[in-house]
Amino acid sequence: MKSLTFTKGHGTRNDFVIIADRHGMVPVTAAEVRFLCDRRGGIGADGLLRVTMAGQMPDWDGPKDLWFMDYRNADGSIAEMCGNGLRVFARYLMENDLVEVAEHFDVATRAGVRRIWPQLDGTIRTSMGRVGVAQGPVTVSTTQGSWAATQVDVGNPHAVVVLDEQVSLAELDLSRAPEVPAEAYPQGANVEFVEVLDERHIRMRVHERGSGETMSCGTGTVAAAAAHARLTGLGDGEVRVDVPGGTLRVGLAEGEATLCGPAVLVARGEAMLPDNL
Ligand SMILES: N[C@@H](CCC[C@H](N)C(=O)O)C(=O)O
Repeated sequence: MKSLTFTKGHGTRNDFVIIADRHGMVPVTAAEVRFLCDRRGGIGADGLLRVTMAGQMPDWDGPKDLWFMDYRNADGSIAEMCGNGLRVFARYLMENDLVEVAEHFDVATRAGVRRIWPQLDGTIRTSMGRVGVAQGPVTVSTTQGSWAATQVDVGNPHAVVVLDEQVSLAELDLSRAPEVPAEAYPQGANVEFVEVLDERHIRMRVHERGSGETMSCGTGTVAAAAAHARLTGLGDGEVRVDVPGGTLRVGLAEGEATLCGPAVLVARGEAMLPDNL
């Protein structure tokens, strides 16, 4: 039986199992990720963060001496980026004295290098890179209807629906993945549904690719804020995004985004992985 030391953390209740692997000696298989993220048979989480060095990642061609966030969805699939995971990853590095906590430090992700600014109030702000908002709409469908959505790239793929009167956010059934067009999303998509509360304040629920409905999605809040800004002509500045797990603040400036919110570690332990995974 393989045993793994883990830490558990969350950002606005988007939760993660964290595995330390500085030297690239603890590769986790998709089956192991599924086991660890299982809420009844394992530890339980929306995703897994493997804490390794950029130099251990064969496909990485940036600076090798950065910490690398190797993110996996609960179903074992790999995703390019995770906004809440990035803050939790940064919290893990800080709590374990793995970085010099100065004004800022950098972390490598599959979507590129992201900057971390710890805030005096205990929250963490991160850079989220360039946000690509497509021109034409795509169609998103659930059993409750079909909507025009905005296609947004935050390093990972998103479809953002701004809801009309057809159905309210509270009434949405996200127990099944909404359908998105395969031509626009060959790798699948995270789908955000948004209600606008005022110009710079929106509310959102999300169905995440590879994880199902979650309490929060950091890249999703950036996608939602950027789509809302595009549809309404809102200029650069901050957008508050309420999610079921709390509140995040998205900064939009010249096509780039930042994200600010809480990140906490809640447990540490030893997971025992069955041999027959
Ligand atoms: N929860 C994350 C997003 C995780 C990846 C996503 N499910 C995908 O497959 O792209 C976030 O906070 O951004």
